[in-house]
Amino acid sequence: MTELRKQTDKQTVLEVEDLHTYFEIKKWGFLHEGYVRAVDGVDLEIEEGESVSLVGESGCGKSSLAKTILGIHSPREGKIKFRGKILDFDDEEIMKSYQGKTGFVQQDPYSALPPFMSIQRILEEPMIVNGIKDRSERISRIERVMQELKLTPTGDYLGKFPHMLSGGQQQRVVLARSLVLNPDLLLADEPVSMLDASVRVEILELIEKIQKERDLAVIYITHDLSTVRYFSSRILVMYGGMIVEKSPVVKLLKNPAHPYTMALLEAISEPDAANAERLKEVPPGEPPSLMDPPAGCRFHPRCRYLIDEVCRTEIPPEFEISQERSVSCWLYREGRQPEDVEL
Ligand SMILES: Nc1ncnc2c1ncn2[C@@H]1O[C@H](COP(=O)(O)OP(=O)(O)OP(=O)(O)O)[C@@H](O)[C@H]1O
Repeated sequence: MTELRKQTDKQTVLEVEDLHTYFEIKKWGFLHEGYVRAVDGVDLEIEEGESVSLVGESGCGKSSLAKTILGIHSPREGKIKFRGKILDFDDEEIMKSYQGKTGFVQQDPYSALPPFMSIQRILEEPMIVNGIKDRSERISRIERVMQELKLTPTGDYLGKFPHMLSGGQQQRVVLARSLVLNPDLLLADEPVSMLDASVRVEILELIEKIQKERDLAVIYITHDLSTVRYFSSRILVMYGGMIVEKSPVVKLLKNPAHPYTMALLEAISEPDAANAERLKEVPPGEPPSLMDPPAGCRFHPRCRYLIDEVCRTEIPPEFEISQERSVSCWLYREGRQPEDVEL
């Protein structure tokens, strides 16, 4: 389904259509047991300079979606379009050039950085791999991103190795590495969850600054709803491999539409950083098994608003509930609007 978004003159960077990513599970390493349906029919779009947050409980498929978008996992079904062109996952040249246009920042900066390479070598590597042969060009790009990321004076860092830096500095190096090829899209997967509380805000502010200055499209993945309002304009809520609500952040925080979103918000009644991590505790009940997901709406076993005749058997489609908002929940069938539904 085409996404409901504010009309702008910006170009669409990424379109994901009906994406499915499954992982095969084998018993004793060879007997087919089934599939984990980590991503199961996701549509999303993001345009130049836009920041979108993807939120949901641990295990709902956020990282699998990010890694499929990045070409690390191959989708079982569906399309990914980058700047209007469908990606061919089997074409190595296309994928290499695409990966140069997409940056990735993961949770744990230390494991993301090769321990025996100096910071200079780490930052030069993507440019060498992508054929930037002119050394002075590489050095000037490194200088520029290090300035942007406040890794200064640069001479203090270039000869060091990752273990000599703090967690926050390591994450800034990871960010710098993801930017040296001037990407159009950055995926930040829980970029601050393993850092000390004191540097979390600083890193999020840096990502926001880079996003604005470079007009970069950013997908920010988190289980921590309390951080999204600081720099995202839109939010996508993921549950059981699917996206269940899409909304501008402010509207969603003020008036959640999906019962799952509502439960997430209840977990952070006072949205501030001190409440981070609490999302994992709610809503009550277990997240669905992605090997054997419930029929119908995947949230129905935990839902307070279950409608017996449909929720147990039919997957809800995306219902448009207002401009720029959609929700996959049977409460909004037949044109019902949030004001008709009491959550
Ligand atoms: N390479 C893999 N092989 C098999 N199963 C996998 C693989 N990667 C992820 N999964 C499974 O896919 C499901 C979704 O995992 P994923 O890491 O995408 O969720 P997540 O929302 O990012 O969670 P978290 O925040 O804990 O990382 C989980 O059941 C996970 O065990």
